[in-house]
Amino acid sequence: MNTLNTVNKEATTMADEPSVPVSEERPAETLIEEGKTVGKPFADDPKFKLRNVEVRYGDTPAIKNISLDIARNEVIAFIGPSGCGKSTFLRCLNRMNDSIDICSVRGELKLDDDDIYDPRRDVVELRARVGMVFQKPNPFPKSIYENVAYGPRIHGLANRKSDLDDIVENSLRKAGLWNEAKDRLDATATGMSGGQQQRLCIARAIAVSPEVILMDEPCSALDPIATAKVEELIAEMSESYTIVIVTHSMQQAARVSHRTAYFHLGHLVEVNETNKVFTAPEHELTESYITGRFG
Ligand SMILES: Nc1ncnc2c1ncn2[C@@H]1O[C@H](COP(=O)(O)OP(=O)(O)OP(=O)(O)O)[C@@H](O)[C@H]1O
Repeated sequence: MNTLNTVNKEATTMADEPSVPVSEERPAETLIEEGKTVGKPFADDPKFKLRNVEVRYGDTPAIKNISLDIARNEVIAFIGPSGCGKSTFLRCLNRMNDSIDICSVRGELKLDDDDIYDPRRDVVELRARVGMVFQKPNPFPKSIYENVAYGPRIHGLANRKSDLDDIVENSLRKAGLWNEAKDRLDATATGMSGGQQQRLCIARAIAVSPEVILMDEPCSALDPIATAKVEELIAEMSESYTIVIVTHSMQQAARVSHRTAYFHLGHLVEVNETNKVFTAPEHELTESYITGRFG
């Protein structure tokens, strides 16, 4: 994985070099070939197999013919300019878009060999397998214990109180929150700091034994210290889970991810090893974005 310094150094070097600007004469659209992603969008043993995915809000396309594999136990970062479709695509992975009436999703979307959009699929069970952490920490207005215990209870994961206690403790430990929370498990979660609340939300996701954790800008509301803790956690969690993270911070993508996917105007332009994306991007648009020419 990259370091912050490497990214800054490379970005500075590349910005200084003459290169074809993405300008009015060369609008970004003309540099994109629909359905074509440069780099390495596919994997040998994918956790997610996503083919020809299209998403519309009403008649307006937001995701245009994207195909991508997400490998088992990889951390993949989605980056790109505001409005390019990162969150929309992320939300397809556990059908969070279902709650938006005007949103329609087409294409083949598979988790292992299961069709995510099979109308017979139990969406609650899907979201236990594919958990989500949002931009703004959103604990329930209940105790710390109840926030973590809620999911395992409704999914029937614990028969006895002692089993539930164990799940709560293990989840808080994995989220790096046990030491701060163990003496105040009955205290209300909303009294915690923003960073603690976000780690509690991660503990809540972990508590139902997910296979995948989706993170939509999980650090954007956090200070640098709380951000560093969540990033450390992502590195630890990647041993057990597949993680997909949307981030506006290229430094964060470089620090936490194995592969980076660059989105532009609803297209998936490039996917490559993170180090390659930030030091030797293959596509002109990726280069323009990481060197700060737009975004
Ligand atoms: N609920 C919605 N209804 C209608 N259009 C939407 C909705 N959500 C997103 N869009 C549109 O879909 C496109 C992609 O939005 P999306 O939020 O997925 O992009 P993004 O890359 O995650 O943006 P950002 O980085 O600003 O969060 C945008 O044009 C946006 O306006």
